[in-house]
Amino acid sequence: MSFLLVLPDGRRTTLDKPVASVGTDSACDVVLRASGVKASHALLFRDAQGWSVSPAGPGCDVRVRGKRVELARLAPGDSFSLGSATLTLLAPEETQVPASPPSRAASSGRVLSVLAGFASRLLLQRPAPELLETAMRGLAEAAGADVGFLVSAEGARRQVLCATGPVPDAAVVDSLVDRVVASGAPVLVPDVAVDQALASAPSVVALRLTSALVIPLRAGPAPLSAVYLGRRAGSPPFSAVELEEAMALSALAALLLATSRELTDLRAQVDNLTQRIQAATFEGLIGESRPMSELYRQVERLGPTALNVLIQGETGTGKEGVARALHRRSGRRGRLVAINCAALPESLIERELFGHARGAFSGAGADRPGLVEAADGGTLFLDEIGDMPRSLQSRLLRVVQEREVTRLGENHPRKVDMRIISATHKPLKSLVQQGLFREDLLFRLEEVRVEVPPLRERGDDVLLIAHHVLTQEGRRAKGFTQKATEALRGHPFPGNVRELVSRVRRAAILASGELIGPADLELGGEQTPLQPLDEARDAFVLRYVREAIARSGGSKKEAAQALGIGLRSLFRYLGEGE
Ligand SMILES: Nc1ncnc2c1ncn2[C@@H]1O[C@H](COP(=O)(O)OP(=O)(O)OP(=O)(O)O)[C@@H](O)[C@H]1O
Repeated sequence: MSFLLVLPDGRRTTLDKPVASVGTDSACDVVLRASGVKASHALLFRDAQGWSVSPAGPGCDVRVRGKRVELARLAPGDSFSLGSATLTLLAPEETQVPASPPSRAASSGRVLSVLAGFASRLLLQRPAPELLETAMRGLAEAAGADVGFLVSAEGARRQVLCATGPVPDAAVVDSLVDRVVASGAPVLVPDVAVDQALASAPSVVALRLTSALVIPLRAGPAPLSAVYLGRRAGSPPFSAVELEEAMALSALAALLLATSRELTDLRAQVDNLTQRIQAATFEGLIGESRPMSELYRQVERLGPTALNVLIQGETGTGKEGVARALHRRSGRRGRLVAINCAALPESLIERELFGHARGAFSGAGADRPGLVEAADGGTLFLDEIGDMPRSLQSRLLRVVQEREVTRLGENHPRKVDMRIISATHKPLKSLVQQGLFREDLLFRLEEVRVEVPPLRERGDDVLLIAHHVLTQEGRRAKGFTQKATEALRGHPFPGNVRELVSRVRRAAILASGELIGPADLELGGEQTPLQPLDEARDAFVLRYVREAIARSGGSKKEAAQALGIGLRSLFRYLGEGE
């Protein structure tokens, strides 16, 4: 059902189109002859919220409740005045159902066909800026405009985003554009010659126009833009129907603009992160947080030494990466030989590590060197050392102490020149107390200790690593939504970097769009349960003390001094006897 407009003489006009022009000119939808009313005086237009009224051009006085307005919402029953005339908007229920005027079907039919043509032109996949240009050309063509451009407005800054031809600066910094940007209402200028003020507008002069349409374009949270369409001498003036069609097409263009902006922002974000990732990468480890920078410095210092290093850190924090970084920084020519003490059955570890002579056991058909010998000239990396069976620890101790290995079935040792790096997420001190780990072996392995911080303590490193993984995946998804970014920042990542890597990889495969959301990462819904305060405090103190030790280059005495506590207290906080 359509709204009604009640005129001063009691006439009622049906508002059956989304835009209606009001003025003395007989081309207007609502013809109103009264003093102070101009040829094309006001525009009434309807959107999802209802009806609004705005002046059609400069000098057109529109008042609502006695106040001059640039754009005002109208509720049913509201009156407004143009010059000396007062008009009232009535809701459908207050009106009798009017018969549809014959022109309506014809008009909406044309809009539909124009829309269909416009949409099919845009359906071809193109890069966003090109798409926008196509949209602008399509709009100008559909509106029969000789000139068309899209101008963005951020504060006082005006920028032409795309145009059907050259657009002089004067056309952009223009009162018509300013009006539309300020009021958010469209401006229809059927004939510039009728209005002297408009005839001298810079855009009209610069583009030699006889008729103009300027339409606001709202694309999501982006600042307002305006579509400017103009006709030159020889073309008929723009009508209210054409304004209506252009507004419908502009709504489509707004969608494109929103997407294009989102993509531009995303591209800038990705470029920025790519540069940051390059700057924040150390020997394959990504991170620019303070604890990671501290770790890099430690690796730089310790790399070239012959000290045995024990790397401690929660599961998935990147201990193996740190071991490789230490090896690369060691300058040793041999390779890094890694052995996962938790993955091999006890019966195999021995022969894998130490090698064997022919006939040493059934199936030993030939002499074979073990991994320790393979590390000659390089680094032996003992991962998950906490899982090394107690029975093998004494043999390993000999290897570490004497730097020599005896193959199974042989009785002469062979010299090996290697550096030993081990890693664990288990508290080796308490394994020693439980009798599960040899203390003398621990002393040998831990000539210096390196702590790898958990991911939750590395601030925005989580975002850098997430972007790096996403880029490597090379899928359609190129970035993260704001909500996903927040979810990544807030998640505690008990599985650390390994958990992050697998969440991002899975999301990259499953995400349907260009941006990954929290649901793709399976983040957002869950809430980590709160820890009791005592536990949280103990965990914090332990981490802090460990960080202090790391920053003191492994010296507990210096760390205790820096923390202003006694050495005894420091051991107590570490949960270790002196
Ligand atoms: N700083 C980092 N930057 C980029 N990727 C990393 C980083 N740290 C770890 N990773 C990646 O995270 C995954 C787990 O790392 P890694 O295996 O080194 O952890 P870990 O601490 O040795 O785990 P575990 O205790 O289970 O042996 C690997 O895919 C690794 O490449």
